[in-house]
Amino acid sequence: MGADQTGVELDPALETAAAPLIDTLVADGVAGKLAAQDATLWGADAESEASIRLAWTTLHRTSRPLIGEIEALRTDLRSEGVDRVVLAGMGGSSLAPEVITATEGVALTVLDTTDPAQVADALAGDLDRTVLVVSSKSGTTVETDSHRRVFAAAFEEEGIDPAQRIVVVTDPGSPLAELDQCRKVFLADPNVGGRYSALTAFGLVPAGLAGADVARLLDQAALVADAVAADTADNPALRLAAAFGAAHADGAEKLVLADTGSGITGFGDWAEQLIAESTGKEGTGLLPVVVDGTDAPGFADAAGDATPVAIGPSSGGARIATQGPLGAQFLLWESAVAVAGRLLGINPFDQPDVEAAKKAARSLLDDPEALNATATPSAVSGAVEVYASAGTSAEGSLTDILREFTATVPADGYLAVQAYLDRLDDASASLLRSELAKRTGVQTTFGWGPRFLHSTGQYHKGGHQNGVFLQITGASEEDLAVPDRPYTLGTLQLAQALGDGQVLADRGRPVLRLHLTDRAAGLAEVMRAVQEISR
Ligand SMILES: O=P(O)(O)OC[C@H]1O[C@](O)(CO)[C@@H](O)[C@@H]1O
Repeated sequence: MGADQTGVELDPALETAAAPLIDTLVADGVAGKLAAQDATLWGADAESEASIRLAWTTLHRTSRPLIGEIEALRTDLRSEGVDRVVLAGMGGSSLAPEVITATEGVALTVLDTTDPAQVADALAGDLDRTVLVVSSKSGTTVETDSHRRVFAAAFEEEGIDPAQRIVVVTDPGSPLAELDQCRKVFLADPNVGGRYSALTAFGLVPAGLAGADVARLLDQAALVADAVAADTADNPALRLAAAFGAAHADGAEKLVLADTGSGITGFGDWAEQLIAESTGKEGTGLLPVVVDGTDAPGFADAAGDATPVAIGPSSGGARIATQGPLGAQFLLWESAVAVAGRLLGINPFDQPDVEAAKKAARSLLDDPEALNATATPSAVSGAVEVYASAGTSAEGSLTDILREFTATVPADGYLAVQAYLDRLDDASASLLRSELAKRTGVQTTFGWGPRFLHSTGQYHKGGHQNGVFLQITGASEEDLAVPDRPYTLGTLQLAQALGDGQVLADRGRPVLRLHLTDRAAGLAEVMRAVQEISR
C-alpha cells in the first residue's frame, strides 16, 4: 500500500476469521445501503434514530459550500488582527478540529475542560487577537455554555464587543442558533451525529478559521468514498468492520490504538469517541485503549481480550493497520464503526448512558450540601486524599490501596484512569496509564475529565461491565465564576467527577477517587505509589 493510499491490512488469522463476515456483508449489500443512507441496517429499534443520522456519508460533496464561507470569515477576522482561535466544544464538537489542526501544525486552543486553571490560561492569551468558536450541536452542553459565558464577560471587561468575537456552530433550532451576542452562526447538518461530524461545520469551521486546509480534507474523503460504498470484498470499511466483529466474537473486546507513522497527530483521541460512544452499550461494545506507540504496555503484549491496531503502516505486532490521509480515514472509520454496530447488534447512533452522569452532576450542583457531604476522606496520604466507593478498601499505604484496588480488575476487565485536572499543566498525570498497565498487566485507559465523559464515558457505563475506575481530582488555587450561573467551574468540575463516580458505583463498579490537595506533590506521590506496585 502506498503512503497516500487508504486501506486496511489484517494479520492472516484475523483475515481468515473476518472473511465469512465480509462475505455476508457483501451479500447483504451493506456498503451500498449505507452509502444510500438506508436506516434499516441496524434493525427496527434503531431505525428512527438512524433515519436522522446518516448524512455523513456524502459530506465530501455536501460540505463544499462551507469552504468559501469559512474562508471569507477568516479573511475578515485576519484583516481585523484576529488570528487566535479558541474552540469551546465537547466530544464531537471539538475532537475532529483538534486532530485536523494538530496534523497540519496549525494553532488552535481547545476548551473541553472545566478545570479553572486551564480555562484561566486560555483567557490569559491575547484576547485582542482572539475569536471564540462556540460549538455545540444541542446548544445546551453545560461546559460549552460556561465557556461562552466566561469568555463573553472577559471580552467585555477588555472593552471588546463579544458580538464581534463569538462565532457559533450549532444545529438549526438549538438555543445557540438564536444567540444575539455573536458574529456569525454556522448551522450544521442536523442529520449527522456529533461523533460523525468531522466533515460538517463542526470539524471544518474551527479548523478552517485556525488556518487548516479544510478543502483538502474533503478531497481526501472523496478519494475513498467510492471504495467504502462498494459491495465488494476489498472494501476497506467492510474489512475493518469485519475485523472488529471477528475479534470481538473471539473475546477481544478492546482495540488498542497506536500511531505507527500515519502522519496524523492524535487520530486515536478522535477515534476513541467514535468507537466508544457508537458501540459501548447494552453490555457490549469495543473499548478503545489509546497508547503512545507500539512499545507502550498493552500493545505488542496485548492478550486475547484486545486487538492491537496500527494507525499507519503495520508494525509492532499490530493485527489491524489502517492507512490513508486524514479525510479518508475519517470516512473509513465512520463507515467501519457504523457497520461494526450492525455486527454487534447495537444502534451505533445513540448514547443512552451519557445522560446518567450529566443528571447526577446536575443534581449535585443543585444541592451544594451533597457536594460538601462527600468531603470526608477514607484515608489521607500526604497531599493525596483517598475516597473509596462501597466495597473498596482504603487500608494501609497509598501503594497498598492502589495494589488492592487494581487487583479488583476482573479477568478480561480493564482499569480506567480518569483525571479531572488541567491537561496542560498537569500533563504528567497521563503517564500513569503506562505505569499502571505495566504493573498490573491489565488493559488501562486514560481520560481527562470531563472530556472523556463525551467519549469513552458511554462505554464505561454502557459497554462490557468489567471496568474498574480510578478517578483523580485536584484542588484549584483559583476558581472561576460562571457569569449568571450559581456555580463556579471548580464546583462544576467536582460535581462532574462525583456524579460520574456515583453512577459507576451504583452500577456495581469499583471506584476510587484520589483527591490531590496539592496537584504537583500529589501527582508525584501517586506516581511513586504506583511504581511500588510489583507485578
Ligand atoms: O455538541 P453537543 O450537543 O454540545 O454535544 C457534545 C458531545 O456530547 C455528547 O452528546 C455526549 O455527551 C456527544 O455525543 C457529543 O459529541
